[in-house]
Amino acid sequence: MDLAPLTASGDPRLTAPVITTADGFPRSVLRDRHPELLAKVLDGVPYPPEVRLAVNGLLQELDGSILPLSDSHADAAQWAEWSAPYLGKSWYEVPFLWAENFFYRKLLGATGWFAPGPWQSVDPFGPQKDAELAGAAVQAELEALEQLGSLPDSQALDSLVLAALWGNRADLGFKIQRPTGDDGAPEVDNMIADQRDALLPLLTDASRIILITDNVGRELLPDLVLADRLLVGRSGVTAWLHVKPSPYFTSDAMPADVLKTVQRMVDGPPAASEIGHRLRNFLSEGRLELVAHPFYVAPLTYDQAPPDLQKHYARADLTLLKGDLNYRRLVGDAAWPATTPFGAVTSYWPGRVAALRTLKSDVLVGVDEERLAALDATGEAWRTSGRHAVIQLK
Ligand SMILES: O=P(O)(O)OC[C@H]1O[C@](O)(CO)[C@@H](O)[C@@H]1O
Repeated sequence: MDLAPLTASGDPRLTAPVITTADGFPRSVLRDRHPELLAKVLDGVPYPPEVRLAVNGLLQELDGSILPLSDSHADAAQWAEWSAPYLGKSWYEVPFLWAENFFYRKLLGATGWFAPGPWQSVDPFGPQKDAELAGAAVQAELEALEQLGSLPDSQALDSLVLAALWGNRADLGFKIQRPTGDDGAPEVDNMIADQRDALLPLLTDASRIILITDNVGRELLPDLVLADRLLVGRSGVTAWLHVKPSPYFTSDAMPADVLKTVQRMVDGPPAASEIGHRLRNFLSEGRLELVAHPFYVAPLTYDQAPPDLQKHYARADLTLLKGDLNYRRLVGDAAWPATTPFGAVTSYWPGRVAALRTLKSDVLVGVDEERLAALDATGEAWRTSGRHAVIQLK
């Protein structure tokens, strides 16, 4: 296939082939996961016949060739430009990152998310997100916060970073295919790169911190507790919570999800409630700001971030970037040799950035050769199982 190599590093000498949907894990996401996801959407929301027809049309399209958007929302012209090279092709011969993004954008169009009318702004993933937030796993995490107060500061921060990392394992899209055996317990042994020693002092010293969030529920909760920890008792610190402006990759957080999660904390056990109240105050005082930039739902990598975001990243002392998809967008969705240094492919980033990611797709950099050989020798699908993680810093 004739695809231009991706240059995620900003250095034209550092390139790797773009990952496509032609085979392997990406193909299985399109072939198996997306149809299941569409069924869940139709199961969760009682959409009317015309919406169901449109969603089923998307399901059928996955077996044929890629069609243009059929709505004329404000982003349609931009999407026409991004899609031009791929329209008319099979869904199974295009860049994976673009295909997933276009799929989610099409789904929103089909459900009436954009169009004025009764289904506008109804989150197609809302029922799944709400069930997660109301569920036993989130309740257990809220209760576990009672113990946080008894930990020394440095240990509490370390635990929260680990909780934010492993919270990423439990996203809803992932659960569609791996519904069992996910107890969410931290598995430090499964960390294949761990730069916490360098990260923790940076977190303690930073006064402008960006947290680019990923999933709701068991991931957003520890993210918010971490944000609280960075702000509490430190009046000079400001944090920005970057979220998605629209429903995305099933369970990604939007502003409304942040508010629901804070409220769940407020209504929770005493320690959680105290943190929830504080977060409400931080939001009202402007010390915790929500950012829902359209770039976060674009089929682009971070080296293509618009100037306003670049400036924002440059002015931060540290940006924490959560999850698998953000990692793919950070290092480029490309088949790098996994030993490629993390700093080399992120050298374009205008500041300090740390990735907290459990591995749910093939992309990987910054792993030493011995560890790589040992992982490959297991014969397991370790790059996509969600059981391994990295904390990497540039
Ligand atoms: O929620 P996360 O950690 O970004 O994971 C999303 C991941 O799920 C998938 O959509 C399918 O596994 C990946 O393509 C994507 O990177």
